[in-house]
Formats: sequence, C-alpha cells, structure tokens
Amino acid sequence: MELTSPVRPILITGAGKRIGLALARHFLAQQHPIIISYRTRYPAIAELEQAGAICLFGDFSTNAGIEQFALQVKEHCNGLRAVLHNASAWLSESTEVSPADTLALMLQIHVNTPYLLNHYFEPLLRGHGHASSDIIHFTDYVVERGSDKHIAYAASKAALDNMTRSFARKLAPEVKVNAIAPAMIMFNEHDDAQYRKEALNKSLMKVAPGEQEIIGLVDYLLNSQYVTGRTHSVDGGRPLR
Ligand SMILES: NC(=O)C1=CN([C@@H]2O[C@H](COP(=O)(O)OP(=O)(O)OC[C@H]3O[C@@H](n4cnc5c(N)ncnc54)[C@H](OP(=O)(O)O)[C@@H]3O)[C@@H](O)[C@H]2O)C=CC1
Ligand SMILES: Nc1nc2c(c(=O)[nH]1)N=C([C@H](O)[C@@H](O)CO)CN2
Repeated sequence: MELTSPVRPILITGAGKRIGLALARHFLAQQHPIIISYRTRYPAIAELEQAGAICLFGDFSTNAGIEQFALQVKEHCNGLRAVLHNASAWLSESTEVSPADTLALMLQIHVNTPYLLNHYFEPLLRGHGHASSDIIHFTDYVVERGSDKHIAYAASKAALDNMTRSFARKLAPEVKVNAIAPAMIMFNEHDDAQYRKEALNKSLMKVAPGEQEIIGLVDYLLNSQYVTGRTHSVDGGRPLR
C-alpha cells in the first residue's frame, strides 16, 4: 500500500486466528486497507497477505517488542483509521506458572500493549477531523464480576476497561475510544462437551454467537460520530442468569 494512500488502514492486533482474523477478513471484504499483527504465522496469514493486508510480526511479551512493532507500522502508513486491540491471552491461575509470572504476562498483553501502542499511534490517529478515528479495547464480561479462576486476567482486563475512559478523555473529539466486553463468543477447540454445555447455560441466550456478533458492534462504533468512553457488553444477558 502506498504511504500516501487516501484511505487510512485499520490496525488489528493478534489477527492470525479467531475473532481478529474474522475482523481482518471483514474489512478486506469491504476493500478497506488493514494492517495486522501476528505472533504465530498461521496459514491464514498468507491468505491475508494475498488479499492485500499488511501483516507484521508482533510479539508484545516485551516492551521492546511492542516498540519494534509500532515502528514497523509507522514505516507502512502515515495515518490510521482505527486501532483494534484484540491480542490477548486467557491465562488461568495454574501450578505450571507462578502467580507473579501469570500477573506479569496478563498485564503485559492487556495493559502495557494497548497503553504503549495508543501512545505510539496517537500522531497517526489525530489530524483527520472530528470523530475521524477510533480505538477499540477488547475487554471481557468478567471485568464487572471478577473470576475465581482467571484472577490476573480479569484484573488486567479491568485496567484496560479503565484506560478506555482515560484515553477517551485524552483523545476526544478527534478520536473515539470504546471497549467491547464479550462473554462467551466462541469456544476453543479443546473445550469438551461438558464445558460447552455449562458455558452456554450461563447466559439467557444459551448460544456462543460467533465472531459476527463482534464484527457488527465494531462496525457500529466505527460509524458513530458520538459514542465514546463507554464499554459495550456482548454477553447474552449473562448478568441476569
Ligand atoms: N473468544 C471469546 O469467547 C472471548 C474473547 N474475548 C476477547 O476478545 C478478543 C479476541 O478473542 P479470541 O479471538 O478468542 O482471542 P485468542 O485467544 O484467539 O487470541 C488472539 C490472538 O492474540 C495473540 N496474542 C496473545 N498473546 C500475544 C502476545 N504476547 N504478543 C502478540 N500477540 C499475542 C495470539 O497470538 P498467538 O496465537 O500467536 O499466541 C492470538 O492470535 C480477546 O481480547 C479476548 O480476550 C473476551 C471474552 C470472550
Ligand atoms: N484471549 C482470550 N480471551 C478469552 C477467551 C479466549 O478464547 N481468548 N475466551 C473466553 C471465554 O469464552 C469465556 O468468555 C467463557 O466464559 C474469555 N476470554
């Protein structure tokens, strides 16, 4: 993509699989330029490259890795339409990883990464007019109720939720900043039948809706001229169970 492309790309982190990949395919289908980060080079990365996406390696486990990715992005564009902070790891407390390391890993991907990338990309998001750019933080339903098995994960997502309001105040009115707080959207391959049954029973709607539910909300937020600083739940009525 030419640096002078009139259409600013949408940046999606962690877009090699699942929700991030579905978002990447969605915007490519709309002929909107995208830049994605990947850590593992899944087969889908080649598909995205062939479809015209700029796919950049990004390992956010260190601050140096975050900076390296940000500098690569700046070499490929002189403006951004949106930054979708999708990259995440759903770590539970376990005997294999110490509590200190679990907390550090969760804070690194869910706090350090969006915090630093928002600062690196501010100049690329600003300067394009009123409500012309967006940041979307992907948080989680557990921000509002906690989790006894994913304590560090929930705490890090709660920090990300708070940063939504801070960055909304800092960057308005040029840049809107919102959070999407999903509950069960899609299972992981290793989820067994019993887990799936129990997980579906936790919401009123009793389904795992899939990526399209998130895509529709992202499109709504990108098209809004007014909505900012808010967390948008996608939880099937789970709080009401
Ligand atoms: N799926 C669901 O039902 C729910 C999802 N969410 C949130 O929605 C978002 C998307 O969910 P989902 O698609 O399931 O996400 P995944 O768990 O599939 O992870 C998304 C991507 O994040 C990347 N990633 C993880 N750690 C790092 C890192 N240190 N550096 C760079 N990339 C990294 C992974 O790369 P790699 O594969 O190479 O490790 C992966 O491709 C997440 O923020 C998640 O927390 C919230 C609630 C429910
Ligand atoms: N990074 C991820 N975060 C989360 C995932 C996931 O697969 N990757 N999955 C969930 C669950 O679906 C949970 O919402 C079920 O109650 C949460 N976060």
